[in-house]
Amino acid sequence: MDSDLISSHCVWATWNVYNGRSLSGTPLAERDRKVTEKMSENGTCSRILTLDSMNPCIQKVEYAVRGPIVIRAVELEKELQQGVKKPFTEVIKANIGDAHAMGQKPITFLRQVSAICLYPELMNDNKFPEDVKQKAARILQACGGHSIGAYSASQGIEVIRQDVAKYIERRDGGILSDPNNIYLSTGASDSIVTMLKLLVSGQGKSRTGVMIPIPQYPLYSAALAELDAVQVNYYLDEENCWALDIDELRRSLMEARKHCDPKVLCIINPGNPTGQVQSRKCIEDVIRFAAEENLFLMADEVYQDNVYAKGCAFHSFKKVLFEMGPKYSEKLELASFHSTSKGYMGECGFRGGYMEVINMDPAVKQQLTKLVSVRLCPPVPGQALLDVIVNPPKPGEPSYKQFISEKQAVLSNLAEKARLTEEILNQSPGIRCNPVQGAMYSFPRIHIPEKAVKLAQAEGQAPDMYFCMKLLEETGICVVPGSGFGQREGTHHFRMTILPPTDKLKSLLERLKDFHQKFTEEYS
Ligand SMILES: Cc1ncc(COP(=O)(O)O)c(C=O)c1O
Repeated sequence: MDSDLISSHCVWATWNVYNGRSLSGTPLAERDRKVTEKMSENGTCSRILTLDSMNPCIQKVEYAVRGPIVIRAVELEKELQQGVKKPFTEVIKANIGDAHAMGQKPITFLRQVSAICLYPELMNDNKFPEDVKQKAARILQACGGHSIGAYSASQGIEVIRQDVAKYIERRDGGILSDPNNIYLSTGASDSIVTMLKLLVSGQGKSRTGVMIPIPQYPLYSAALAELDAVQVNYYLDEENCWALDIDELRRSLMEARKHCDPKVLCIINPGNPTGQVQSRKCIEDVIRFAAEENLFLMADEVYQDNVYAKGCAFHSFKKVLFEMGPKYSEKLELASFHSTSKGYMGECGFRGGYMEVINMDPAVKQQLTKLVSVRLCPPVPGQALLDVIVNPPKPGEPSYKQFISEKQAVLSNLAEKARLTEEILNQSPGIRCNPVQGAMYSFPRIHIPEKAVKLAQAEGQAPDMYFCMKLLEETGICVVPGSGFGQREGTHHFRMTILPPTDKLKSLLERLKDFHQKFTEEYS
């Protein structure tokens, strides 16, 4: 078994233990458990849906970001509420990139327009500035004059797709964007899975291989497991700030061609969980590689507004592709993804996003449109919010100053927290953290003593799961084990968000450092 399989098996084993716990306890859950026991005792298990009969691909799906650690964190919160004594007074969930859950205030303009869209009576309220009302009126008009409680076109509201296209053109220095190539979505997750569904086919050696970075955002591994596609790992270079290395891409592709048909290359830029921002040169190399090797490129660019490090800038794959000239721009097939969940807005709960497809065969585009139509449409409030994000107040408009100052405040605070995270974690001899150049996470490498590694393995757990679980039980800090994202064999990491308020983040990092030192001493 290779190391990824071992660690994923360990995560799965831990998941069963903790999920089993959370599924018991309520009277109805107890009743269901007893019915199952009775059926098994009689040897007459007549259930149609059982672990043996269910879709085996679903059983392979894992999603560490909301896995066993988080289940235990929720239990601990309940225990604290019930007055159970713990060595901490609060559970801090630094496991997921959910800015509002970590206390970030919504951007006023976004919520004002959304509020009127949801409750048009507010149009008569003097507290709302004129530009807010105009924007809301335009969105309501775009919904055919109906309420945003009505279904929309499956590809998304046309006016909003036009606004998205104009946003992309502004972002990419005027390179044209066609609203017909834009698909609005229920967050980026939705369009990423939709795209993978279109791409995956074949059996045996011709099964589709999808190249994903390791460490990766586990949506990818989960979707590939569900679709029964082959996950083809390429490793990011930890020694070089998690950079993407073309030789490693080539190695991974050549290996994969021995047992499957690799035809998709997924890139996450800026990176989750690794926080790197790709250089323009690297993006050009990736485009050249994908074009030469006939790979469909999926560019996950949900963190395009989250770039903090000096000397780093976000370059969209679309822009670089078109600037490389027709040899590439008329050949390479590309889908790029964006979301309302990240950036300065952090509006994850609205479930908004879009995908832009480039050079897609028109016949396949019809299939794509058909596929999204089966799910009717993405949430219309999420589409409305996306419209405000891609079409924000302009200089001179009543809301402009407040909008810009709120946006900049969020981004500069994130930049400060990115810097602090790297600085504080690197003070510990057993922790090594690359610069958080972008996105919302650090993915530090941790030293775990051999004794702890052996104990973890004896309990069927990945060593970093063992570490993170102990960290949670003793400090209330909830982070995600590196094994849930994939990592090189023999290395251990965790992922934490940089999102908690600055003071809380500082104290969390200090406690984490102290805990690691204590853990190392205890097991050395
Ligand atoms: C790299 C990456 N892609 C996609 C997503 C999914 O975002 P959404 O909330 O838009 O579905 C996330 C969420 O954390 C992410 O980190």
